[in-house]
Amino acid sequence: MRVKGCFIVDLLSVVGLIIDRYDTHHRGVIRKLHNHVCFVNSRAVMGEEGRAENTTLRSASVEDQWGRCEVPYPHLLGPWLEINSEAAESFVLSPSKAPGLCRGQRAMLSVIFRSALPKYGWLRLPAQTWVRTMSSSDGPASPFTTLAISRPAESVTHVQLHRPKKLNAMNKTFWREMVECFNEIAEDQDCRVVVVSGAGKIFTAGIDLMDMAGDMLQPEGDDTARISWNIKKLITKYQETFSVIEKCPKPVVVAVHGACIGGGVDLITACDIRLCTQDAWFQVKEVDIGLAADVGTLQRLPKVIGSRSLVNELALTARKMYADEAKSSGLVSRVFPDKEAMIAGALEMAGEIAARSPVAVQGTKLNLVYSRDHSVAEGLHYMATWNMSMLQTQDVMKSAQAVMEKKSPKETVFSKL
Ligand SMILES: CCC/C=C/C=C/C(=O)SCCNC(=O)CCNC(=O)[C@H](O)C(C)(C)COP(=O)(O)OP(=O)(O)OC[C@H]1O[C@@H](n2cnc3c(N)ncnc32)[C@H](O)[C@@H]1OP(=O)(O)O
Repeated sequence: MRVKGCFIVDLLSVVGLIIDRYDTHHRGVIRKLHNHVCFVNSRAVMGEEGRAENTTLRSASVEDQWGRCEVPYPHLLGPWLEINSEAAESFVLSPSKAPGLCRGQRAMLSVIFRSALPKYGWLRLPAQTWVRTMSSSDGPASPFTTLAISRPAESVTHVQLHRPKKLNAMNKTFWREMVECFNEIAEDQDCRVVVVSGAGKIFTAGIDLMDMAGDMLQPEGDDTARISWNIKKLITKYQETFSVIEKCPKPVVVAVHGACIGGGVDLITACDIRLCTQDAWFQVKEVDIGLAADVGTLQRLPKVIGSRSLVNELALTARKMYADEAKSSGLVSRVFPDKEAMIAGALEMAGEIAARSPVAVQGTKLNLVYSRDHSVAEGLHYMATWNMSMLQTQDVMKSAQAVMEKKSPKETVFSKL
């Protein structure tokens, strides 16, 4: 069988892979079907006990009767649901479209295949083809067209706005995909913190003025009431695109370079930590296109920046605010010399957060958001109610013990949440 007209592939003999759910903890099995190539039992990788301390393994070298194999992130194998051989085969033929596989499974298979390919030459696809198919240079396997998702470090998800040729302008697809993406992240136990950034020249040019004009300027409805009703529904839907960031229990660090215009400001004000580069500028641009910003800036920016006067000035004049003022006003907490330094800083910060108890971290985020919108008394009441259950976590004891032993949080392993 020819794949992309390049190389002969004997599916039955070289392709099959099974990732089994091995048990509820971090053990997994990758089995090459039809007696070929490799059998990796992560119990062997992790030792008989499969202890949690081993879950920090970046990769493991495993030897079995068919030879040695590098297994990336062996502890991640356990949680993936069973992938049958048919799905694995279809994945090899068409990684981005394989039916019946969720995004996580596709991403995991791609890592495994890429790791194993050079070793065994299972599929002699040219490297370029593989890279392009999985688009690993633009972000790994992702069902999204406007976002590139990757896992740069354990428990850290990197979401890149990814329409660089259009300066990451927010088209209809983007407004939908952000909701899907963050709803998935909220449920993803392997993610404890999110970094958001923009691919290409700038962070974002805001709403896609070409793609969105139809929705806004030609609303549906037989009369004023129905048109209004539909517009309200539409705006409410678009508001959700950034509200999902705030509702997501995982902290979100946003890293802004170049311009952050219009909808970009709505987006970043829904994030928990804002960083930028020295060349960054921010613009509440909506009045320039004839609207009052309606997806979050007017509600959240005043809670982010202390000075209402400054918020009003920015929103009413649409003037640009540059990095130094963004820092001094409290819009961002850190300014980096360039994008590379900023992403490194964002990932380092994300690593610090991810290393801590997810019970503590997620409880902190949700209570901070709640308290922002309520009185101190209400916030305290909510906090007490929250912690009456959350304080019973084993994480308190583990963390306290680590502190007493002068260990870094990174040396402590917390269960998934
Ligand atoms: C529905 C929910 C409510 C949401 C409301 C949100 C409102 C807003 O976001 S208001 C802000 C809208 N955005 C703008 O007004 C910015 C428009 N863009 C620019 O001013 C310039 O592009 C910019 C200063 C950012 C950069 O200029 P530069 O010369 O460096 O690049 P360009 O050649 O202009 O752009 C490169 C390609 O990107 C396309 N593009 C840029 N911005 C948008 C946009 N907002 N919508 C759609 N497309 C955009 C631009 O057309 C170029 O594409 P191409 O011609 O195909 O090369």
